[in-house]
Amino acid sequence: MNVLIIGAGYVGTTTGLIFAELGHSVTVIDVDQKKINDLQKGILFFYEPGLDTLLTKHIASGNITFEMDHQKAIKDNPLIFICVGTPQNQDGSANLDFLREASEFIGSNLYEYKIIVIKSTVPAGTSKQVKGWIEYTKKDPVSFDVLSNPEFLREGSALHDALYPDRIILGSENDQATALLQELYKGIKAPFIVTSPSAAELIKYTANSFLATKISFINEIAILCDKLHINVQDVAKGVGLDIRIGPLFLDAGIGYGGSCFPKDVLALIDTAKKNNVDLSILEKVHAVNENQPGYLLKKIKTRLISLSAKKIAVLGLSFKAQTDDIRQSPSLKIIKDLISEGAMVEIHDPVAKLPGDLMDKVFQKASAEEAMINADAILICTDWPHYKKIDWPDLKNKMKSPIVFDGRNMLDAAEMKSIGYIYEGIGCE
Ligand SMILES: NC(=O)c1ccc[n+]([C@@H]2O[C@H](COP(=O)([O-])OP(=O)(O)OC[C@H]3O[C@@H](n4cnc5c(N)ncnc54)[C@H](O)[C@@H]3O)[C@@H](O)[C@H]2O)c1
Ligand SMILES: O=c1ccn([C@@H]2O[C@H](COP(=O)(O)OP(=O)(O)O[C@H]3O[C@H](CO)[C@@H](O)[C@H](O)[C@H]3O)[C@@H](O)[C@H]2O)c(=O)[nH]1
Repeated sequence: MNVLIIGAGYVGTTTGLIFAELGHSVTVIDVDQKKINDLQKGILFFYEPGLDTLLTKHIASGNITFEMDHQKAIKDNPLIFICVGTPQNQDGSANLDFLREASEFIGSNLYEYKIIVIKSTVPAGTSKQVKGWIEYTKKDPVSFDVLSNPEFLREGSALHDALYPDRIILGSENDQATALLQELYKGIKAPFIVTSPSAAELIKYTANSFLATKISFINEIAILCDKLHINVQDVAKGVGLDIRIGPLFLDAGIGYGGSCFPKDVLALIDTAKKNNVDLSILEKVHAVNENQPGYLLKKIKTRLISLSAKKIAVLGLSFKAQTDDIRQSPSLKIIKDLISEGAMVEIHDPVAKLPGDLMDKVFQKASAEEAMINADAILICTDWPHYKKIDWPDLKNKMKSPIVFDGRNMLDAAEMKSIGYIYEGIGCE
């Protein structure tokens, strides 16, 4: 099948490569010329395990091409996936400007029937808006369908998640279009759920918000655990074995970040408000998450009294392991707070880079061990597996004081203490 992907970002590039892997002929376009130039050369602009190999493979197979000729791309492809960003407006609502631009461009170049599929995360009812934008801009009286097919991949495991999804959700009101999409996804073994476009859109936000709720809930329980001297990991394990609850997304820490949970929780709150529905549970989820990095900082200040001129080594910059994405990373919030308290901060991350506004305030070291030398305390912000393998007994003697604040509860508390560290996790002494 000939498929066009609009938006060569995390989702668009991954989706395009998955369709290429399934044997389809994929064209990817973007307004960003540099991204397209790089992708044509096989260069990914983000770190995602395994994706570079697939990119090289399918540039060679000819199953995927990256183009700047947008008009031709629309003309040549009967099936169009919109994968543009839907960032957060100041008031928390979803910003649909990129989606509108892409829709209007499709409309103004629509001369024969096309199926347009929205993969971007958009509020319930948006597919109707997209229909309207296309209808308004099209010049010929041609028909088209707009479907919703939200994406559930996670950064860091994008390839696996897209190849082996828990489900494929399709919002469609046209049986022929549904059948075509089923054919497109043939080869992916997953329950294929067909529903209305609005329901599909709401499923995406509900899933993300539910997962965010699990995280904020366990984070509040972790604070209670600290008071009661109970290990939150023991609690999460005992609770998670109940199959109605499940063990995943019960890792307490410094809160959720990334380009999805923070904005999607706020966008769902906004949808509820616009419909006069009280979704205060999500407002609390958001508030707990906003405070969670501060909870770790409070622990540090209690222990070190003053941070002025103290050297703090921060391990991890990205919002989670296996990605270089620093969007809404709790690590950044913590680093900024440490700086404003007068601390000298040295950081390490295996792939993520400091943002421009921190470059002259923080030193990025090539290894975790280098950042830790002479440190007054270590702060783990991202659960990179490498941090487990650090030679902790050796490093202890190279630090000014052997104190570890583990914002991801990734190290073994008892082991760290037996080595001689003062160790504090989140709900995990
Ligand atoms: N990143 C994730 O893990 C993830 C997972 C599931 C869903 N989503 C959702 O998917 C959508 C895309 O997210 P992303 O992380 O890939 O975003 P991104 O910012 O990485 O990529 C979006 C791309 O769209 C391009 N673009 C914008 N307007 C365009 C236009 N008119 N024509 C062509 N290209 C255009 C941008 O230049 C950019 O390259 C969002 O709605 C997001 O919420 C993201
Ligand atoms: O038990 C947990 C699990 C996760 N996190 C944090 O939550 C954030 C999000 O993690 P994760 O969900 O693994 O990463 P994302 O790539 O943001 O993926 C989420 O957002 C995507 C974009 O919408 C969806 O497609 C995915 O299904 C959804 O998991 C990260 O900061 C994690 O550190 C925790 O603090 N505790």
